[in-house]
Amino acid sequence: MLRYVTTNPGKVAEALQYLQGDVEQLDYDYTEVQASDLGTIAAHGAREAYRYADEPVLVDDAGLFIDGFDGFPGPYSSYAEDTLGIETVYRLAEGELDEPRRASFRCVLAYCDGEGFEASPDPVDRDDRTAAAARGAEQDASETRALPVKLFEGRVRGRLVPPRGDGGFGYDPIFEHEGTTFAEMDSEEKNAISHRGRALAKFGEWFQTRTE
Ligand SMILES: O=c1nc[nH]c2c1ncn2[C@H]1C[C@H](O)[C@@H](COP(=O)(O)OP(=O)(O)OP(=O)(O)O)O1
Repeated sequence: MLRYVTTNPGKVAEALQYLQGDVEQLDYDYTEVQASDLGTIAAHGAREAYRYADEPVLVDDAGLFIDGFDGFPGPYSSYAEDTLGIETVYRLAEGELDEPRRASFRCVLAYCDGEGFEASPDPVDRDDRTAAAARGAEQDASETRALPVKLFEGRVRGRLVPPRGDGGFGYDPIFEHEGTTFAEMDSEEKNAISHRGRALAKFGEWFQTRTE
């Protein structure tokens, strides 16, 4: 049984609708390492979640990247949502940036089942490596390190607008794609074009060849 690891019910609704079949949520709050890219965070999370669950796991790390803010809040999207709230994030963009206030959603899915396959290289950039070394993270159990993880990424571009719509979750009301905010779409419409839908499509294709 594949476990979709997240504490976020909004993600679950979309992922389970997309994947169907043998997949269930695992409501497990893995350690989010501090890193500037989603892949590093998701890969660490998948190894930790696999060790916890001892079943194949899929971890979803996602965020909103605002072009004019050099990608902020990015990996810190959840923190910015909890502290500022999405309306304040929108108002900051409105106050600082000219239209169109371009942004993208990105999602990285990390799969781990403890077995060997051609894993994605860890997307550790120089800054992360320096930061990790400073924290003494090399000791980060070599056993955990060795677990192969496969990454799948999806992105969607759009622009920031005053909140509209009451579907979806998170930043959906302020993210407009081709004239419609994500909160004005149902989950099927959103999955067809979203960062998560795209990452799930890549994962599904790969997973199928793996289980055939
Ligand atoms: O499709 C989306 N539509 C709207 N907002 C979204 C979406 N995808 C990610 N987001 C936002 C929500 C949250 O502020 C952050 C994810 O943060 P992220 O750490 O990946 O997830 P989380 O803390 O909500 O749950 P968990 O780590 O248990 O999966 O980006």
